[in-house]
Amino acid sequence: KGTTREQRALKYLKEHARQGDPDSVLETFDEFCRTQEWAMNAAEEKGDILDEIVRELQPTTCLELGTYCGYSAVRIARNLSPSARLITIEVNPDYAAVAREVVKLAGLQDKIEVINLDSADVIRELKNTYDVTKLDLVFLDHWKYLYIRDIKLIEEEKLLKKGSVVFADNVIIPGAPGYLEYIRGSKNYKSTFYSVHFEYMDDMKDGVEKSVYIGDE
Ligand SMILES: Nc1ncnc2c1ncn2CCCCCNC(=O)c1cc(-c2ccc(F)cc2)cc(O)c1O
Ligand SMILES: [Mg+2]
Repeated sequence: KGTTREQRALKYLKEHARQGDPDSVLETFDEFCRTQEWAMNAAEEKGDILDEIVRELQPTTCLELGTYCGYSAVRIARNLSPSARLITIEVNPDYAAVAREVVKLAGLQDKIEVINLDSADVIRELKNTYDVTKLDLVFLDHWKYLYIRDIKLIEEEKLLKKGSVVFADNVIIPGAPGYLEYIRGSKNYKSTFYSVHFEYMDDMKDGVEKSVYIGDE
């Protein structure tokens, strides 16, 4: 067929979702994943918890690591206040290209910036190049063995403040080596584990971890 799964998903969204309507884009993407092809979106129960965090926290500056097709970026941004923004990092150029289209389809290109680079390179530049002072919300959803590297980098860059939330996907499947031990063992966070179904698989259990930063500014 020559097309990738991500390109087929985008085609489906363009044909079936309402332009400029984030809810329609998400509903249509969930429909695609349930009826056509599975995709690794932070969907359903995971998405509901993410919605709850964003609505309660009302973050101004959000960082997402691992954009994939932009499902969770749209999910986060649709609930952001007018001046708030989301920076989302995706190292895979094919994923980033699809994500930019999905963000545009949802009409959220003014709130979401998709950066096609490695997360570590961007985290080091957030203050100088991306005009970020502090991060209110961080969503970890990229390569699982990089969660630990990047959370340490975010701390090193002093990007968190009291009340900042770090939300991690897949802490059970595939699991994020060393991350749970690190974040639960740190005096700087108050962590909560949520047992959830794996995206679009009603008979598989995954887990997400919400950690509130309580450490020194
Ligand atoms: N240094 C960087 N910076 C930015 N992006 C970066 C990066 N390095 C890589 N990436 C690009 C992310 C690659 C995708 C990450 N997500 C995943 O790998 C992922 C996999 C599964 C899954 C589980 C069981 C299965 F059988 C099959 C799939 C589910 C999920 O919810 C997932 O989030
Ligand atoms: Mg994930």
